[in-house]
Amino acid sequence: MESYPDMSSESDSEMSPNEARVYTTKTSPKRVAASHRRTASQDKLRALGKSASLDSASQQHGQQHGSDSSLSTIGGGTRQGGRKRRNKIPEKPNISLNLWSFMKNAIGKELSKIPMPVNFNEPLSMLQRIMEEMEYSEILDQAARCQDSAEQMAWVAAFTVSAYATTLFRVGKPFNPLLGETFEFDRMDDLGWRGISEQVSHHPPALAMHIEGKDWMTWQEFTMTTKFRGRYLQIVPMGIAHLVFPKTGHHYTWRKVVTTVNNVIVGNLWVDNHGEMEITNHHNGDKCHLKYSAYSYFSRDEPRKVTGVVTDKEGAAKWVLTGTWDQKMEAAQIVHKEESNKGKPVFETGPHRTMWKVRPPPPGAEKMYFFSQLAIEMNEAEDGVAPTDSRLRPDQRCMEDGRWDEANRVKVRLEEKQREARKLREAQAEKAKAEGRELAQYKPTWFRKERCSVMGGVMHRYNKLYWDCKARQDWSSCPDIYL
Ligand SMILES: CC(C)CCC[C@@H](C)[C@H]1CC[C@H]2[C@@H]3CC=C4C[C@@H](O)CC[C@]4(C)[C@H]3CC[C@]12C
Repeated sequence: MESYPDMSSESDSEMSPNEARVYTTKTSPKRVAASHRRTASQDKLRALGKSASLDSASQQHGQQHGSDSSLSTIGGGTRQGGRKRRNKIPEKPNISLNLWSFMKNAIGKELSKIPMPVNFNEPLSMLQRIMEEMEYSEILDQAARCQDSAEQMAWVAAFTVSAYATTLFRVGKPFNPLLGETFEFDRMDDLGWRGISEQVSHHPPALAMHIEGKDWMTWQEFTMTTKFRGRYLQIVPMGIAHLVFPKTGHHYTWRKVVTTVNNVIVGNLWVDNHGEMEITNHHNGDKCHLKYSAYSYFSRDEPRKVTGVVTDKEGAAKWVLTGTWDQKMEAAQIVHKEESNKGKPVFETGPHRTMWKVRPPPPGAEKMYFFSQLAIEMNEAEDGVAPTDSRLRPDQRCMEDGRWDEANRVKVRLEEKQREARKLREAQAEKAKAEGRELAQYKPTWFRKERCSVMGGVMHRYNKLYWDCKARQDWSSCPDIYL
C-alpha cells in the first residue's frame, strides 16, 4: 500500500477537505520504492553527461513506458525523418567572474534591470527558452489521441511538468529579447509542429508565443516578476498558457509555478520549482491540481517531487499523478473509492503508467551549458527566417561562438539602439498628443491584443500572418532592431 501526501492542504483545490487523503494502489510497493530511489550519484552521472549509464540505470528500475514506445526517440523529440540538424555548439569558455560582484548592489531589483555581462548567460534568448517547453511535445500528440477526457488531463499535466526538466542544471540567464525580436521554430518536418514568438513589451519584458501541432494548438503570454533577495532569486511567472485540441474543443489553461535560483552569493547556483498549479479544462470543468514541493533540507519529501489529482466538475477524483519534475511522471486511474475505518476515503488505483520520462542529456552537454538536443538545435543558423529572429542577434551569436568580450561590446550597442528607438517613439507620441492626435502606441508585428474568451482579460494573440509572410519572404513590417 502506498500513501500519497495530503493534496488538500494549503491548496485551493476543488476537492472537499477530507477527500483524497489516502490512496491505495495495486502496483507492487517494491517497484515504486525502487523508482523513487534516485540518488546523488545518478545526479552526478547526469552532470557529467554520462547519459548511457543513466539510461541503463533507469531501465533497471522497470519503467513502464507509455504507449509511445513504438516511436523512435532520438535526442530531442519523437522524430520521424526531418532534416539533419547540428548536435553540438561551441564549448563554453572557462572564464570565471564573480556573480555576487554584479548582484550585490541589486537587491530588490528586477532581474531584467540588473546590468550583467553575457558571462552569466546561456546562448539562447528568452523567446527560445520558453519554446523549449515543447521538448516533450510528443505527450501532446498522445493527449490528442486520448478518448477519455480525465486521462487526457493526466497527459496534459505530465506535459506541464516536463517543461521543468530543463531547469535541473541550467543556471545561465537567457538573453532578454529586444523589443520586436522574434523566434520561429519550424519542426513540421520531424516533430510535427511549428511555433512563433515575439517580444511584445520591453518594460516590463513580455513575450507572446503561438505553436501549432497536428491536432493541438498552444499559446501563451509570458511575463515574470523577479525578486532578488540576496541569497536567492525568485521568479514568479505571470501570464496564462493555453492548449486546445480543436477536434474535441477541450481547452486547457494553467499558470506556471515559482522558480527559485539558489546560492547567488556563494556556492553553485541551483534551481528549484515549487508551488501549486491548477490546470482547467474549460470545455467540461475537469481540473488537475498539481503540487510541486519546495526543496527543504528538513523534509523527508523526495526533492523535486510533484503530485497531483485530476477531478471532474463535481470534484470527484479520477486520476492521481506522482513523480518529479526532473525525471518522470506516473499516473494511475482511480478505480474504486471506499470509506476507511478512520472515515477517510481510500482510493484504489489501477496500474501506474509512465506519462513522461526525461531523456538523457546529449554527450558533452556539461561543456555546452547543459543543453538538450532540442536546445542545441534552436540557435542553429537558418536561411529564410525573419530579420528579427534571435538566431540573427549578433551578441548572442558572438557569445555562442565563445567570443565573450566582443559579445559584451555588441550587447551594449544593441541596447543603446533600443533605447534610441524608444526615445524616438516617446517623442512622436508627445508630438501627437500636442497636436491632439491619437497616441502612437508600439504595436507588435505578429501578435495583437485580444480579449480572451475563456479567462476574460486581454492578451496577445497570434495574428496569423507570420508563415504567409515567410513564404513570400516579405519582411517589410519587421522593425530594424539589430546593428
Ligand atoms: C545568473 C542568475 C543570476 C540568473 C539565472 C536565472 C535563470 C536560471 C532563470 C531566469 C528565468 C527562468 C525561467 C522562467 C520561466 C520558465 C518557464 C517554465 O515553464 C520552465 C522554466 C523557465 C524556463 C525558467 C528557467 C530558469 C530561468 C531561465
